[in-house]
Amino acid sequence: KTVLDRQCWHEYPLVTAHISSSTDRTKEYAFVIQDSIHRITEFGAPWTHPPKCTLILRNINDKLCVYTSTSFANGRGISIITTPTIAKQYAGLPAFTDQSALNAQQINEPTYTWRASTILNKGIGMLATKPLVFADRVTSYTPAFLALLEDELTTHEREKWWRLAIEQLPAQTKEEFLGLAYVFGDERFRVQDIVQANTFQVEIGGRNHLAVWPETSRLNHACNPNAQYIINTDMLSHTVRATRPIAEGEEITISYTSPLDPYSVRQNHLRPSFRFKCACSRCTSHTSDDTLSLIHSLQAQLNDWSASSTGSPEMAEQLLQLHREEGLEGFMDVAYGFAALAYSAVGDETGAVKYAEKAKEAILMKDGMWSANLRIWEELLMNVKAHWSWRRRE
Ligand SMILES: C[S@@+](CC[C@H](N)C(=O)[O-])C[C@H]1O[C@@H](n2cnc3c(N)ncnc32)[C@H](O)[C@@H]1O
Repeated sequence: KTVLDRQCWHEYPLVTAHISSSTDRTKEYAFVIQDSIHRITEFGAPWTHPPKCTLILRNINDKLCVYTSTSFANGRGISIITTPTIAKQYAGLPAFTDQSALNAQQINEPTYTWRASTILNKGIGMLATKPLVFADRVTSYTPAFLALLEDELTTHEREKWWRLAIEQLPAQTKEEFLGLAYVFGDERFRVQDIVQANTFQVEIGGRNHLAVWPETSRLNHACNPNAQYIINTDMLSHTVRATRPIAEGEEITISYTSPLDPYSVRQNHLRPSFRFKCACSRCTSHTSDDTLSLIHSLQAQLNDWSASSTGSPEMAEQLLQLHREEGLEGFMDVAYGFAALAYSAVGDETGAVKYAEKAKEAILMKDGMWSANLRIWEELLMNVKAHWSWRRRE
């Protein structure tokens, strides 16, 4: 067993995913990659290498194969470790079938908004090269590597397959990937270590996959981040935007964990997963957890629709203000929603519409156009006076 056996991957925004590995050494040898025995599965466009596959894995009831396309995204390339069925779904995504859509959305194009720089105690980070405002795009890229999340291969086996996936990438993409940060420093498991430090989870074909977007990987963490990311599963793109004004030279950060969790929960995720102790202003403040408690208490009062409810627009404004003071601008969708309802509940159509629009904007930025929560606010915006919350607290 190695340290990697016990680590978990990024658990935000998706569910906790513990990677554990079999210690059955006999099984390990059964999976050794040998060209003479590799199983070639369906081969053809968009894949530029014959897929090499494991035997059937018990838990997923299928084999995993390495699929590489060196021509993907104008030659940027991509390697995916997944089942043959899911590989077909990948191949049908607009990211593969419609290069013009990638170009039209300016995915993989430089934004000239940041530069990589060494940051004290944080390794490399990203600094703004010009002042940015809310919603300005920082990065938008396709991934270099994706791997179906499984807990059946041993760490040794997994490393062999993942290395093959990286080896097959175009030289520049491979070099960028191998130059990324890692957490534990054990050369034998370098590819898994890089993924440990840089992965996001994405659901494709009903299965969680770990994914690495090399450029985006230089974003460090803060519990009061000034940027937010969104993953588009059609384009396989990871896009980062500013959530508040960012000054030239300021570090651009995202959150690796839920910033609405208390200090201990945040640190308990960051320390074992990434081996750093967050020292952002919220983590060094003595009052940040108290503010979080106040935020949760205000939300509970605003969510009380009984006859004795004390929820009010003033309370909603205080909730919004606390989010701004804590640097949680990228996580205000719920607070905006409560504000829309609080204004609607006292018959203030202007306030209700203003904040329902803001809630929509915040959801789009954080969860994307597929979020079911958008419908909630679209329904209110269609006719505030017909909404269940209208004049509920008058
Ligand atoms: C996704 S990488 C970020 C870029 C990385 N700093 C680099 O040099 O490439 C994640 C790693 O960066 C470091 N890191 C990220 N945020 C940090 C922070 N707030 N404080 C200290 N280290 C941090 C940790 O070593 C973590 O494992």
